[in-house]
Amino acid sequence: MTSFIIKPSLLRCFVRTRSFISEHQTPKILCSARSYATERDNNKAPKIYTKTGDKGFSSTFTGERRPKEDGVFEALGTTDELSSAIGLAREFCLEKGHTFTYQLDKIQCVLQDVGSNIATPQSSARENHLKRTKFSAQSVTDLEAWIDHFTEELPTLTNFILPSGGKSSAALHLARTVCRRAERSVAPIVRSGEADPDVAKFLNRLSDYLFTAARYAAMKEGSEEKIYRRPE
Ligand SMILES: Nc1ncnc2c1ncn2[C@@H]1O[C@H](COP(=O)(O)OP(=O)(O)OP(=O)(O)O)[C@@H](O)[C@H]1O
Repeated sequence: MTSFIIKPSLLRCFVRTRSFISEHQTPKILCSARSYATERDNNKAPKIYTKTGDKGFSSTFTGERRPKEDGVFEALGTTDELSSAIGLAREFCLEKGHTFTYQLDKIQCVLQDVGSNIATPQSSARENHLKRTKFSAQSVTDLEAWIDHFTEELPTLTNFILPSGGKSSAALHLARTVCRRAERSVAPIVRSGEADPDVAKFLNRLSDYLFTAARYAAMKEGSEEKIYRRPE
């Protein structure tokens, strides 16, 4: 069951609950739900693969079949990378006992919602799709509050800093750069009206959050941040 949920397809098909799956039968989702139900009834572990993507096409949450290089899958893939990068940073932060790891947990969950929204192109979405994959702007407000809190404690920036400052900090910087790539991949989708503008806003704010959290982690660990110096 766990691996079934972890699979990226379940990122979309378990958007909320199993009842959602039966209501919204995209080929992939229907297939996954059916195979899960059958295999569960036979007491067998459900298979993670459906082979429906073998020919280089996959499904949006609304059931459209598109080539895997489509902008939607590009954005989904980058969002997935971002969550993985944050997951790694979180592990380093946990080792150091940082107090903000609950924020990273929450952000990873919101990124699932970002994926759901991206995987649901508005032009092919039905009312119920839209209702289920609606993105909440509250996540942007949360990020802003966390950034402001870090900033109150941090010394003012007077130089360009380079990704550094210990493993937690460097990993958060790496996540920040993946976040900016995710933002670039989402921008055209939002601009064309196919995803919620708050998704773009969230990613834009998230890179600021990751930058500030990286600096905060370095400060709390007493690790020096490298400063940019013009090479002589
Ligand atoms: N390479 C990819 N990068 C990003 N998103 C993808 C990619 N392939 C598929 N997706 C999206 O993620 C969901 C889950 O991916 P998954 O690998 O299960 O799809 P698939 O390749 O179509 O199916 P299968 O792997 O069972 O053949 C898909 O329904 C699609 O929305």
